[in-house]
Amino acid sequence: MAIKRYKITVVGAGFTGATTALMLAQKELGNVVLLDIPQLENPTKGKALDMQEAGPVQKFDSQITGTSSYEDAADSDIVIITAGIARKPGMSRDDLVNTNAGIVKSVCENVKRVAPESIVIILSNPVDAMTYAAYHALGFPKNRVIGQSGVLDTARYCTFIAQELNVSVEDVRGFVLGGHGDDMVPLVRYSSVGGIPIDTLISPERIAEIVQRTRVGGGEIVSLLGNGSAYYAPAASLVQMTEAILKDKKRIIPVIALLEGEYGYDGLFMGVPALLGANGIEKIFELELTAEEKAALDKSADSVRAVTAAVTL
Ligand SMILES: NC(=O)C1=CN([C@@H]2O[C@H](COP(=O)(O)OP(=O)(O)OC[C@H]3O[C@@H](n4cnc5c(N)ncnc54)[C@H](O)[C@@H]3O)[C@@H](O)[C@H]2O)C=CC1
Ligand SMILES: O=C([O-])CC(=O)C(=O)O
Repeated sequence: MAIKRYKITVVGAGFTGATTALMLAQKELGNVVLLDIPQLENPTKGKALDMQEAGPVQKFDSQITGTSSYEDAADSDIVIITAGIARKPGMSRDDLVNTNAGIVKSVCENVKRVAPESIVIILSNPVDAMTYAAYHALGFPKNRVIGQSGVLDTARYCTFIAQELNVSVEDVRGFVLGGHGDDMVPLVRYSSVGGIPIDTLISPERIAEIVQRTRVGGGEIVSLLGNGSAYYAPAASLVQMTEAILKDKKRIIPVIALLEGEYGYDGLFMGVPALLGANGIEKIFELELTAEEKAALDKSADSVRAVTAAVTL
């Protein structure tokens, strides 16, 4: 019986890509290929070797390869795309659309060639529109093209709730729907702590502040860092999605998916709760929304539609 390790390629060996590669290896989810542009081949090899040398200390046997050659990514099971530029203070994610669409499309043409059966997870921003660009460049079925936003946005939201109540993050449950922008929709009605609805524990004013802080959570980190954007929590989010797929865990987590009528949107890539398993997105869940929640989601969808329209296929 031939048992093989999974192969996970991370395209873009910058802050999020390198952090993701290390976290994947630490969890021994598979062998990792870290890929960046030819001009950065040596630094990419250097990062991979440095991580590999953490293996004896941290006790992982995943192999980490640094490269600029897509041949090394051949037959990857999962490809994670973090390639592209990050925003700086004063910029919105949407300002990155033209540059990153070009990068994501060229990456996807290579991925399609060397790893046609892979499941692809996109991080590059503006991520809803980049997932759309990737879907068209790849030509893969919709279940195998997934964007990351909701795990991160929900993680921020849950962090703030746990801090507010001084309780374990493990007991906080929540959902953030919609686009990965400042009008994303944290769903207070579906949020709880140890099963207790948060609106019975936190005042409406404080909940409103937590919701707003979540919406601009990426910007808060951008302002603090001064020269780039968040990468630890984004990397952790990518790893959770990868683990759900490779272990066929059937987790229900918010991801960016192609909507074909769900929530009343057609042809739009946006964050919704989905079941993630061995086939990627195996199901999309349509939650009952109040008129107010639906109006907030419509607003977010309008923003996603506008930035997606700026992508030339
Ligand atoms: N969706 C989300 O929740 C999040 C999205 N992001 C986005 O992820 C992207 C990456 O962020 P960071 O890692 O912080 O940026 P970074 O600048 O540290 O790394 C990006 C890397 O991509 C590489 N790259 C550029 N063009 C490439 C190509 N054609 N092929 C391969 N590699 C290429 C660069 O050389 C660089 O090493 C940004 O667009 C950022 O906005 C970041 C955090 C969260
Ligand atoms: O804010 C950014 O530009 C990066 C990102 O998407 C996030 O951290 O949510």
